[in-house]
Amino acid sequence: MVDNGRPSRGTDAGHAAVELRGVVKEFPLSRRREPLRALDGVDLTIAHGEFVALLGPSGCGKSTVLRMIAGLEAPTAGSVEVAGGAPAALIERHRLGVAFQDAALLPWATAWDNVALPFRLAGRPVPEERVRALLETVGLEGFARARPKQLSGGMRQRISIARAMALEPDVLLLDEPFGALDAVTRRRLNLELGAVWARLRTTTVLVTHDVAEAVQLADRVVVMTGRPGALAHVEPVSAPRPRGEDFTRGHAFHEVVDRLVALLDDPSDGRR
Ligand SMILES: Nc1ncnc2c1ncn2[C@@H]1O[C@H](COP(=O)(O)OP(=O)(O)OP(=O)(O)O)[C@@H](O)[C@H]1O
Repeated sequence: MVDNGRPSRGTDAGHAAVELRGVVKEFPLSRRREPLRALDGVDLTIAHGEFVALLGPSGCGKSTVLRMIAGLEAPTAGSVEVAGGAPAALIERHRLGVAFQDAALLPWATAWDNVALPFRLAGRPVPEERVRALLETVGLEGFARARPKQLSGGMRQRISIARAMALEPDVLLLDEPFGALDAVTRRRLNLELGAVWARLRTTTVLVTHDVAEAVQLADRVVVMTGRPGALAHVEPVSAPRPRGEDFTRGHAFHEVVDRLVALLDDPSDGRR
């Protein structure tokens, strides 16, 4: 395990945006077997307005970390706090935005209605101008009336991200949002998400298998060990934003990507 260091930016009202302390997660298996230990003592503090990417081998517990921040799983030991309280409190106030790999759009609803959904779920009037602006932010202003099956995978993911941002969440959770896309579309969407994020600076936690995506988007890249997952290494990425192709073509970018790829091949190298 490593000390993940102090977050680079200030905290709101004295607490971090997200704080995991000594988090252990076990899943029960059959009655006669030992439970499966997915996470083993994860400490992670994320500052307000910070973008953190989680990398690690398959099954190391990245999605479990995200699901705990989203209040969908409880830790077996340790604590998970979001904005100084239980994740459930943030969900109740509709302050958490979530976008997962499969986009999970309502298939019968238009792009517009999918983006408007969080307002309806929160029992609020739908601000038409804001929904229009969200569709424009993700480059889909011309597709408001289209239904998901009429759109490409990349377009569906962009709607999913617009929907996650609809209520201006305090914390945005992205689980492999571009995982199912081809490499070219994925690179383009990374550039777009990076540009949008540079304007909004929403506290974001991204789970990804793509090292280049993590380095391009994050303020800190957290590398986890294989199961049971723990933090193996934390890489700060201080390049200015927005990070365009100048950054991803540069030497510094490739140097960090190569180092993290080597670490993922042998995470014991990264333990500090
Ligand atoms: N609800 C569950 N019940 C039992 N085991 C689970 C459950 N959720 C996750 N696990 C196990 O916990 C471990 C971590 O799973 P998790 O999905 O968090 O890993 P991951 O790093 O996100 O994997 P991947 O990169 O392959 O998506 C895995 O061994 C998985 O099988």
